[in-house]
Amino acid sequence: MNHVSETILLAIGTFLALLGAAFAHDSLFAAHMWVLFFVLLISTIVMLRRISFAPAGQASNLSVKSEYFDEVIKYGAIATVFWGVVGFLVGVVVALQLAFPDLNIEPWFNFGRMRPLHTSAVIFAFGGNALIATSFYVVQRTSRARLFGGDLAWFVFWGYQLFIVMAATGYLLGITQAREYAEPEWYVDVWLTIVWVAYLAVFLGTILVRKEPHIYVANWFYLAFIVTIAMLHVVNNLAVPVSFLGFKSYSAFSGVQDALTQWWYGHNAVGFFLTAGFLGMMYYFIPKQVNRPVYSYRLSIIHFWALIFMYIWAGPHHLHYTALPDWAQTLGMVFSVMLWMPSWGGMINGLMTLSGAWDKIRTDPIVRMMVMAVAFYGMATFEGPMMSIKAVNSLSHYTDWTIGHVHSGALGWNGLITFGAMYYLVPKLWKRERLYSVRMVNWHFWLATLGIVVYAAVMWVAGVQQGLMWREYDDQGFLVYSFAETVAAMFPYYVLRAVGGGLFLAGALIMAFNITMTILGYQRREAPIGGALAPALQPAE
Ligand code: HEM
Ligand code: HEM
Ligand SMILES: [Cu+2]
Repeated sequence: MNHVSETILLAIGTFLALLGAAFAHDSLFAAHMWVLFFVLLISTIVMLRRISFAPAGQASNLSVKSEYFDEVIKYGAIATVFWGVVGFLVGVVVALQLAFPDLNIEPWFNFGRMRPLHTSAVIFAFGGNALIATSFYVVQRTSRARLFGGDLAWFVFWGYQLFIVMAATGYLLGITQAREYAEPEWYVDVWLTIVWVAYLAVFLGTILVRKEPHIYVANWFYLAFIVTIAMLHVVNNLAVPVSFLGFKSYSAFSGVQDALTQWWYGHNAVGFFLTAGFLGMMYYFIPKQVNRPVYSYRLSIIHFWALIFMYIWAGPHHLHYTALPDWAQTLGMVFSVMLWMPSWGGMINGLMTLSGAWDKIRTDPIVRMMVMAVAFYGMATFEGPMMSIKAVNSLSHYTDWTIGHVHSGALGWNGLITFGAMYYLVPKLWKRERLYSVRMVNWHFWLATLGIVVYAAVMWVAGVQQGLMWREYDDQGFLVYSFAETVAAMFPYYVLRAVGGGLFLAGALIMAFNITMTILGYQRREAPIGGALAPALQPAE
């Protein structure tokens, strides 16, 4: 294959984007089509150069000889680190905007546009690329088969980056359908659907052509993630566009049905994107890094089925004390509390995989990172069921406690397990003996952990104080605090949260440097960590 047909398709896409810009129904759609036009134009030019400069017979960049298709995973690892740094940086910016409103730069960089930029960058760009890359890696190794579909995997990778760029630029332009974690408008959603179906085809196809009879449990988790996200994405985004050449659309749902659809989506995005997919990562990379089998394979199967059957019912815990019927709220609460068990089943399985290798926590900072990730998973999945109890939620809802909960899961669990997986993957993919620096991983570990602890602790205090101030009445039944006073009271906490985020970001920058140097083939000269006892403590000869 010499990519001529791909290049022609890209050129047609570029031309269609230009037509979209020319005949747009509204100016925002026109602006967004110009963005698309330039992105596709550059891609077409890059492809044309590849065709004309590739030596005859080598036009394809596929390494057909090797057993596994790893080139696309290398791109995925780089994209993960890149989008991670971008997403954390925007996180620090929105944190600062909440503390210092003067930092709102109207209109493109105000908080309302930057916040979805942050959430999408960290969840979909950082998390999504990590999931796609690791799932491609894991499914090949555990199936002993090459990725199915050949170049289709490239389409998944680049198609997904296009989705990210269109989503991000759309937010900054002011295009949003105002559904949390699903802000992109209808045409970007349609594109993601196509990419996602291709992703499913590559993943499932590889499993179908596997040479290993058994399907390893990590693949079950990845598959549940891919299939469920497809279902959630399609239903939550059912909408009617005002014009096929305009950005605006109207949701197929309204009122309380719409609210429930959105939180069925939102909650299960947490359950299947941020949990099931990352558990797939845990089930492959922890046993690999500690060189032990999974603690209990039976437990992994039980908690898999329990987790996916319970998660799907818990969405109403986001709608306590709303117009949603009471029975539905109670249902959501009950399933959330039950969800504690399978969640901790997963946590125990991850932690106990270290049985007999606990000393690695001392000697291997990558293992330490993975263990801390699982510990934060355990913490967030204890806190979540507790916050689902209506009495607790009446205090926590709408406050920064929720934000603390989100980030102990997001930074602690998703962040740390991804960093661990990247530190494992990069030397393997680029065939390096080891990372550039293991000591820098240790620095990253401490900066990230400290950052998370500061972030979460500060938000708990802030959230509880906020909730208590909102419900404080005087003897005559009047509210003691005006809303503005409760906002002003948050100032010190917001500053500290930005500091915690800054520490986390600093750790990620160290990772970016370390991984870049590893890819470039350098090794830092350094003493190993914790290997032998310090000389002074060794028994005298
Ligand atoms: C440097 C690290 C980070 C900082 C400083 C940061 C900061 C913030 C801030 C200030 C908000 C808005 C809070 C509000 O509206 O009151 C937010 C929201 C959010 N962030 Fe982060 N963030 C960081 C990393 C992450 C990561 C790694 C993830 C996910 C993997 C994440 C996921 C989210 C989500 C889901 C929300 C929305 C929460 C909600 O609506 O309840 N963040 N973040
Ligand atoms: C058993 C597991 C869990 C349960 C039962 C649970 C429950 C909850 C509850 C009750 C809320 C607050 C809803 C509200 O008052 O508005 C919430 C918010 C949230 N949780 Fe969890 N949680 C769990 C695990 C996790 C994990 C592991 C993560 C991240 C990786 C996470 C991410 C979020 C996010 C992003 C929100 C904010 C949604 C929003 O308002 O925008 N949760 N969760
Ligand atoms: Cu939820």
